[in-house]
Amino acid sequence: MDTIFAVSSGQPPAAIAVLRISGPHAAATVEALAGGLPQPRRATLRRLRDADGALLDDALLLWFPGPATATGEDLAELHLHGGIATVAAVERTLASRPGLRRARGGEFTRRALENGRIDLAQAQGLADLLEAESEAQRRAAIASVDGEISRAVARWLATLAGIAARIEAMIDFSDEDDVSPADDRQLDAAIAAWLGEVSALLARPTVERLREGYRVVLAGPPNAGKSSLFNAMLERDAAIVTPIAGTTRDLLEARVIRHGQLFTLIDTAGLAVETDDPVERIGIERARRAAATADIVLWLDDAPAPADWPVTALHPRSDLPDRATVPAGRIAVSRDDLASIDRLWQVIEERAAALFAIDGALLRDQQRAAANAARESIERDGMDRDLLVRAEGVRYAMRQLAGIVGADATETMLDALFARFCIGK
Ligand SMILES: Nc1nc2c(ncn2[C@@H]2O[C@H](COP(=O)(O)OP(=O)(O)OP(=O)(O)O)[C@@H](O)[C@H]2O)c(=O)[nH]1
Ligand SMILES: [K+]
Ligand SMILES: [Mg+2]
Repeated sequence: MDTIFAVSSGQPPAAIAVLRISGPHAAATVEALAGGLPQPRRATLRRLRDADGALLDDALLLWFPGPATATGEDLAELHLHGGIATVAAVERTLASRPGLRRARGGEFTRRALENGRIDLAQAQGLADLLEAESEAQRRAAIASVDGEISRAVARWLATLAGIAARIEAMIDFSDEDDVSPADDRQLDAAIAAWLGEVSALLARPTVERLREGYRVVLAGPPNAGKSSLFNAMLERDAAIVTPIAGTTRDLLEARVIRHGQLFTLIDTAGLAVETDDPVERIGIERARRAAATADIVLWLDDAPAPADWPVTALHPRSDLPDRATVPAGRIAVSRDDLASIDRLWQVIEERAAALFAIDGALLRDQQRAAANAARESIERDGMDRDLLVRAEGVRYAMRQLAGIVGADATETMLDALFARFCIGK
């Protein structure tokens, strides 16, 4: 195993550069540079010298003997004066020592994972934390790093292991189709409780959803004023507006941050009742799909919207004399009345805050798919009359869950994950 080193603080020049060394040669390296190992976990001032004995720097030294360290290996931290030449000279000295090399991006974290200091869910949380832009993203990521996902998965696995053991016992000690009702009730209760817990986490938005922002789709018939409202909400001329019905053909997306909250606004083709135009038909199909997957559909039609869309009904073009009366339950908007646009934004922002105000960790799409597969397996087979079917359903669910914490993470998957990290992390 190579011993790796890298600057883990920001790149020089800076007041201080923190250089980390991790691996089997860390101790010998510190001894060579500093003339001995300092007391573990105590910041100690030492003179660092190169192989010829020339002074490199006066540095603060931290020595963490493995395995109870961030990487699980012997680990040293040099707090150097952060000048470019100082850091380069120390790096040169380190690189010239046998068994030492510069770390690749994310390699310290990868070693932490390989040495069992963190699991896959925590490593993914760390990557999310580095990329977090909004406060909501940061909170979710730090909860994952703190092990919230890992602990939940461990709990679910333990419950399933208990259920599996009981099913096995029932298979061993009873006729296969002769399960006692008391046994059955106990198992059903355990399974129902398990399903409830898993479903609660599955109901939260995923990390990716949080990154995409709250999806706002503008939908309604042709010429309803969708594109005009889209532009007014974005405060720029993003979409073409004309009096011709069918102006917008494709989906138009724009990202906007309001009060620290991220939104994706989507303008759509008007939902014409009848059209011979094949292009318009495709546009309408896309509009329907966008509306069906929206967090909120701003509905610009006096007629009701399809029932399964998350509709907020508007009363568009409220400045027109024949539209002065606003029907109950509708939000009046006019593209030229900025106050009306502001009121609309307020409603949307409150909804978004309610969806994204999550206290705790979020699953990534991939983790969610695994947890969902586990839930579906338990829902389908967990209460089957055939005990062998039940047992297999539980085993399958356990395999899915184990993947979340990385029991069987592949090299390719880890390479992709650690490519998201910077060098020194
Ligand atoms: N008076 C008034 N006219 C509006 C308002 N919003 C849109 N219009 C007009 O209504 C017509 C249609 O506006 P668009 O924004 O293109 O409507 P649309 O729903 O995007 O239309 P399609 O993309 O063709 O489905 C244009 O002539 C606009 O100028 C409004 O708030 N007040
Ligand atoms: K139009
Ligand atoms: Mg339009």
